[in-house]
Amino acid sequence: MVLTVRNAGHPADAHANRVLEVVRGGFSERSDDVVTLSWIRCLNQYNLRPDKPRDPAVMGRVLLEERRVRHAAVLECARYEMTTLYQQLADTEMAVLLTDTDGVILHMVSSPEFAAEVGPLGLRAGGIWSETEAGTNGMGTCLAAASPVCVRREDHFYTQFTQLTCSAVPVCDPAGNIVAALDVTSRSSLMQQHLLVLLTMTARMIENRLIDHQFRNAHPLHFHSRPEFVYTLHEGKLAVDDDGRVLAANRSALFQLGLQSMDEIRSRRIEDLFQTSLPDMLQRSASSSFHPVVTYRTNAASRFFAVARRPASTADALSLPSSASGMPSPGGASMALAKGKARPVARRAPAVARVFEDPRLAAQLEVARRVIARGTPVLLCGETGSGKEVFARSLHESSPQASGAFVAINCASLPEALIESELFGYCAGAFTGAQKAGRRGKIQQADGGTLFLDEIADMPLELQSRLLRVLDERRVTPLGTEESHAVDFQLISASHRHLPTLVREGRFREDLYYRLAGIEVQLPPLRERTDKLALIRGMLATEGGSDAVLSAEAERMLMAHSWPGNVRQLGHVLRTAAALADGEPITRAHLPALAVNLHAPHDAEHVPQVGGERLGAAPMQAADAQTAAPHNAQHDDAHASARLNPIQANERQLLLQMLEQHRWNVSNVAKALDISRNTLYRKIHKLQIEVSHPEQSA
Ligand SMILES: Nc1ncnc2c1ncn2[C@@H]1O[C@H](COP(=O)(O)OP(=O)(O)OP(=O)(O)O)[C@@H](O)[C@H]1O
Repeated sequence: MVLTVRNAGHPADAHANRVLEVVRGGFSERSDDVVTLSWIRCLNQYNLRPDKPRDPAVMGRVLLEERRVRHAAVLECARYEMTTLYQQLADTEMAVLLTDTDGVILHMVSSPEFAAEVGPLGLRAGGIWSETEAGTNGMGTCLAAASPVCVRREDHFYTQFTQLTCSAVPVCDPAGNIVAALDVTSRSSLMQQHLLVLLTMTARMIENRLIDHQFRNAHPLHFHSRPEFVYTLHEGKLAVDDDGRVLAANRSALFQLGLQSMDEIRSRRIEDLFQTSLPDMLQRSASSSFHPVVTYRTNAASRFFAVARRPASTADALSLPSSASGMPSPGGASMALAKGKARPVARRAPAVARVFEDPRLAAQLEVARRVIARGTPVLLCGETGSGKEVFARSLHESSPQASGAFVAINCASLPEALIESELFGYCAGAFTGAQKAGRRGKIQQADGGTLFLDEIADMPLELQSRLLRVLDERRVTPLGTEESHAVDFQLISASHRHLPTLVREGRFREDLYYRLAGIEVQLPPLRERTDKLALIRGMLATEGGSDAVLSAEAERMLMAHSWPGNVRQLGHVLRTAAALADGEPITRAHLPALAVNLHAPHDAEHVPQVGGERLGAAPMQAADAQTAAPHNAQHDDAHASARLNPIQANERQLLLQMLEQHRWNVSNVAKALDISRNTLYRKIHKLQIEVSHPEQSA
């Protein structure tokens, strides 16, 4: 079904007449519900006429980008949650949308088909859905009424929107002001109650993230009357300054403390709320390894379970469990460490939508979760880029040691000489060039958390023996000292190489192999995964920017590709395609690497890589072989690429290839990429491509 847009001037239809009748007839047909009140506002305050629909108002790209910059915090906090909600709803005829307080759509997650159908109605990034522009509708009416609303088909003011049903909820900043509306618009009018609940939960998650984001320098305090609800969406959450004064609170915190508004809690001290102080809470939380500790409400008998942490921004903070948001919180989502020890900041988790819908993968994750909870080491095997680290992080975040650090070390990327000091640490003056104060090794950093040894096959044999000893004794001895320290960590290791073969060849210790492989998990390559589509859509939303949309053809190409570089390659391809598409729907023209790849043998040794990983041929090698780049383009290639970041360098290669293919005819390249010549020139300039070729006429 294709949705229709009625032109202005269309004769008043039955729906418009009904709206007019209800409003003018003293609205006896409907009570004073939110929809009728909105119709009255539309007619009497904004002078809209249901029989005179307007053309959809859509903001230009430059203005939209300005708004997105202005609302960067809420956008950043909402993106992941919106993608997750979209995946949960699993309905292709629906969109998840976020507007600012003027009703301007900042971000939209939907299938390309649905986006194409509703785009002409203005339901797309930049579309303005305030009540004053679009009459009664989910987003606009939610903002006007400052409350959750469901606007079913004929509830809309204008007939052109009566094929849609929208549910929307407000999203508030930590001060309690509405900053956005979160909306689901679909064809179906069923299940709206259920939808409103899901939307409200998603809005709460975004609000919790906003607190983390805005109060990175404050101490987070999590609490609930039931311990199992701490670190969940239902927890009360406070941001507290160094003096123990409350800077912000989430809704659940207000509710649990019996308060009505932020004004009642702002600037109050922890001692006014609980029978404890911030230093006491921090100390007790650290000694309980950040498991909730009992505290009582001041002047009341109510009991709470609470945890206080050091600010996410401090140097002694480390990764948080996924907790209330399901993902590491923005800004590094950190926590202070157990036993009050200062620890360095752990490697920041990539902000990815983690998709594990493939039944085999999901089952493996479940088994690994159960096993690691009993202290058994997990060995992850799988091709390069198949998601071993992402899997390991997910495992850590749902493990009993989730409140500890996830400390990763890639044994392949460090020189042999450095692995030892990185892993075991060293004391002051251990060797020339050592830091004065000495340094805690990764193993000690992982105390109370998870140690992830990536590319374990590359660990030198002599270090394998030392590691084995640490695993057996649960003690680590830094370089340059005899003193050992007790350590307690979960162990996950990973390799894309076949360890039993290395054991047979004498290159890997057999005893260590058995020690690491308490359970061995084989991660499937992307080409064998059944959740490829969910992964493509989920990653496009995170990699490609807010308005990246795939055409049906592009989606087919992505689904059909053999993906020798696995999920990592998919990420690179999507990011590059979105950059080339520049806001337009992604088409075949934006996937040149796939076109090349499709003709290459399905062998990792021969397939060129988009991202430049060492998976066989160098990036663009196949393309270079087909068309020789002109001397001046090649000349500065290395220099220019070195100045660009990897994505830009990659984009530059693709663009050079296209320019070559079209014999440097900029108009033809612009046409092939479906962008304007000006945009193309801007890209050429930005990517430092020398255009000394006079443009050839077609
Ligand atoms: N399940 C997933 N959901 C979303 N993105 C994923 C998933 N798995 C992997 N990715 C993406 O693919 C990239 C590569 O993943 P990861 O680093 O975990 O692979 P790997 O197997 O550890 O690679 P290597 O063998 O090179 O160490 C990540 O940056 C991440 O963005």
